[in-house]
Amino acid sequence: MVLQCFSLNRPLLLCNGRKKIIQAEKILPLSMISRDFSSSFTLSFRYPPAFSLSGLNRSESRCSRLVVANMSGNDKEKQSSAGITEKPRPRRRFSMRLRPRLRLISAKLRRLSIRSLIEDTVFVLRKNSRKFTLSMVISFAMGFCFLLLKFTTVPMSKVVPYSDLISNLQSGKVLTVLFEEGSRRIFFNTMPASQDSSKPEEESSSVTSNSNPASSSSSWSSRSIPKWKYVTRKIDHDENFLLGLMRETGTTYSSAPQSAFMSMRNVLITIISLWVPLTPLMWLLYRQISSASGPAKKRRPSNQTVSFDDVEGVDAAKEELMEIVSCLQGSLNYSKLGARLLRGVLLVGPPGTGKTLLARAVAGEAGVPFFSVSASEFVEMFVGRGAARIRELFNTAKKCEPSIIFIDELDAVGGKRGRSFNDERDQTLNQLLTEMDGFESDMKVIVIAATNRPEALDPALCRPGRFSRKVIVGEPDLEGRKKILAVHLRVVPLEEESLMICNLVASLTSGFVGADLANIVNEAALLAARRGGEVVCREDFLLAIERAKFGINENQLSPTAIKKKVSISGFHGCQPF
Ligand SMILES: Nc1ncnc2c1ncn2[C@@H]1O[C@H](COP(=O)(O)OP(=O)(O)OP(=O)(O)O)[C@@H](O)[C@H]1O
Repeated sequence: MVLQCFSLNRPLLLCNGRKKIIQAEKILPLSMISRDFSSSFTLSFRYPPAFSLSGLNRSESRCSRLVVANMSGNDKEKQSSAGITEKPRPRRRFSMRLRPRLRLISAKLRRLSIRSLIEDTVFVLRKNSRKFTLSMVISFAMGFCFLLLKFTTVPMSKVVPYSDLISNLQSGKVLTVLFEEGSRRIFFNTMPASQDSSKPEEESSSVTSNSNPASSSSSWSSRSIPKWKYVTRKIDHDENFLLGLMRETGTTYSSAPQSAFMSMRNVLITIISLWVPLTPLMWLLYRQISSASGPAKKRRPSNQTVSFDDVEGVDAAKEELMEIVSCLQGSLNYSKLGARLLRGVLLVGPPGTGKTLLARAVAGEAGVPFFSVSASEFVEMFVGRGAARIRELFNTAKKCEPSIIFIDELDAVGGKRGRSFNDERDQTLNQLLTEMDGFESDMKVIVIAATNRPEALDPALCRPGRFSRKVIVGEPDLEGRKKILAVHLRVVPLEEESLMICNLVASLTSGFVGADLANIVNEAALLAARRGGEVVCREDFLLAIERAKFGINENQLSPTAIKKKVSISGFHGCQPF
């Protein structure tokens, strides 16, 4: 093992286990050596180190000792024996901190081959080809706009009031005047101060030969000087007076159209100034429209693993739905008796009773594609989008026949029509009614919907042929709660018998629905994890019930207090707490 010891800024000595002095490789600050080496080396030689220090003054020798003390891993003892008090470690210089990073980058660059770089780039481009094309088009458009604006730039004439033109004309100082066609601008030049009396030839000739205000400055070299020194705006109904004045004073005047470049430039500026504020709006519009068709495209039949064993406490509802599964699987031959497959089943019940879970179980048991949507997804800002989504959903489900469509919170779109001014919602509902009517008799697509407010639904939805079967999913009774708890306790390690816990919790949670019970089990497990337990105990469940019933407050009993309370009240199994 070779050990490098250095003073603050120059090599002191190099030492290996056999105390051999060898050549220095690089200079490192003392702080860096002490830190790096102390973490990676353990030296065996005793303090003070048995190597010679050459050419050092006193402080350097101390430094080297400090390094070794740090390296040998018993810092305090050795430093105290040497009488050295550790000073705060000096901050490493920026260049020193940068060096390892540079080394890392260079190592990475060395590993990098051009071929892999090209392959990676091609892969990324292929993956994001649409984004790439779009950004390229935008960049080109922006570049083009920039170049156009740059090359059509003309030096600006000084804007003056109309009265200046009149006063200059009256005093005979104006040389040439140009009326721009299609705009209200009037360009004019006045006599230079030195030539007040005589009109320069070239100025007047230039007006007649090249009177266009924009093209007059076509020479790139003379760009900084505007051809037309002044510009003003025409006053309505004053043209006759102006023309008369110019004729009287003998001023040269003419008119010219705007140059093509200038027209383009103006159009471009108008477009940009209009589109900059409009772009966010357009983007929002685009997102709305694209998301309207998005979910139907993205919606894939989900592979459900929920079975009827996972749903308990709602036996009547389960039985009804099992029948539907039999119909979908073909095990129940309903057609020979002239019966038709149900079009829709409406699950009605309070929140959290397991309506969604039941629908999933139907799909899981039947082994058919399951399209689950929330009705609020159809509520759109733009008229017609919700209806389009319904159409797409039903089309996709029909393609995957036999399949199940599950619409959660049906009341979001299925409310009574004509009660609000929301025409979009009525259109969406109409589309849903039409789609449910449009199933062919042998088509195996079933629509299951769930709602907490059946009274709010439009009567047309519940007529035979649509949601003709209404299944009530009510609150579970004591037995039901026990069974639901048993389902959720399957995966929870318990301190005592699962049955005991089910009895205890079920007896304390009258009026609780499946979602509440699932939440209590989860809360108890979290409480157990919080106290660092390996298993969930009775006290955790009691505390979880208390939290579910009364919320979390500061005066909540601790698990030990609950334990005491339980033992005092002599709770045995099913006694209420
Ligand atoms: N009968 C039940 N058996 C087992 N677990 C249940 C039962 N009911 C509810 N749960 C649990 O509660 C969770 C929520 O249930 P679910 O979403 O099905 O209720 P919901 O009736 O559809 O509620 P909402 O009307 O608010 O949509 C389920 O994921 C499940 O863990």
